[in-house]
Amino acid sequence: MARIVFDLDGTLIDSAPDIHALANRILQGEGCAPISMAQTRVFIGNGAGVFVARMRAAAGLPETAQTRLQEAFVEGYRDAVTLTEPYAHVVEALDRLAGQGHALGICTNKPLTPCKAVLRHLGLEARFATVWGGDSLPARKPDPAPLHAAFDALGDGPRLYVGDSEVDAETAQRAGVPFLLFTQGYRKTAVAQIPHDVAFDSFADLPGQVAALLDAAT
Ligand SMILES: O=C(O)COP(=O)(O)O
Ligand SMILES: [Mg+2]
Repeated sequence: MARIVFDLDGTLIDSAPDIHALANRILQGEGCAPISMAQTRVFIGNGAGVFVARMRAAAGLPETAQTRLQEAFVEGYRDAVTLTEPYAHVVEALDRLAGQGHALGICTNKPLTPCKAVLRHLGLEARFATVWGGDSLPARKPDPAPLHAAFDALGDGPRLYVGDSEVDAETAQRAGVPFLLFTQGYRKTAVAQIPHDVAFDSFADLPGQVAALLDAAT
């Protein structure tokens, strides 16, 4: 039985439509042109503050607006759940892995409040024994501290990290943990350029990939 920790945005859930809508509501209030869905996906992954900084720069707003924009973003973020869905086969994969006795957790750069809000909205909260957000500790991914904390909270057993981005790959490397890359999320570079132990296109394949990786390690 292993400890399996998941990233959230772009890995378990496609949250870009909600983040896109929230960003453009804020930008509209500023009298700015909207950002595209493609830009939104690129801006996600380093936490809310970095997302807002990238959004602000794209809109041509000054750095002095950062705090005000970030407050508006954080304020709206916990309700940004209605357009978000789990990727196909995520729920079955989680059920299957939990049924096999694996301990499941989350390590995301999304702040903890909107992270828990979207998990609750999707009925997924109870599936994870531990959840670490971008503001749970002073350091966030790619610092390995929150990933270590997530594994520590799950007890013993081999460790696996599942994510979609360059940030997740670096976090796994720095933590010394095998990395499973979901290829359909918000990565910015080619799969071959992102260090990974396994790459998978569909969560229908994840339980099999986990079993193979654990078998190979024993
Ligand atoms: O950048 C964010 O806020 C969240 O991104 P993550 O869930 O992929 O870590
Ligand atoms: Mg992600």
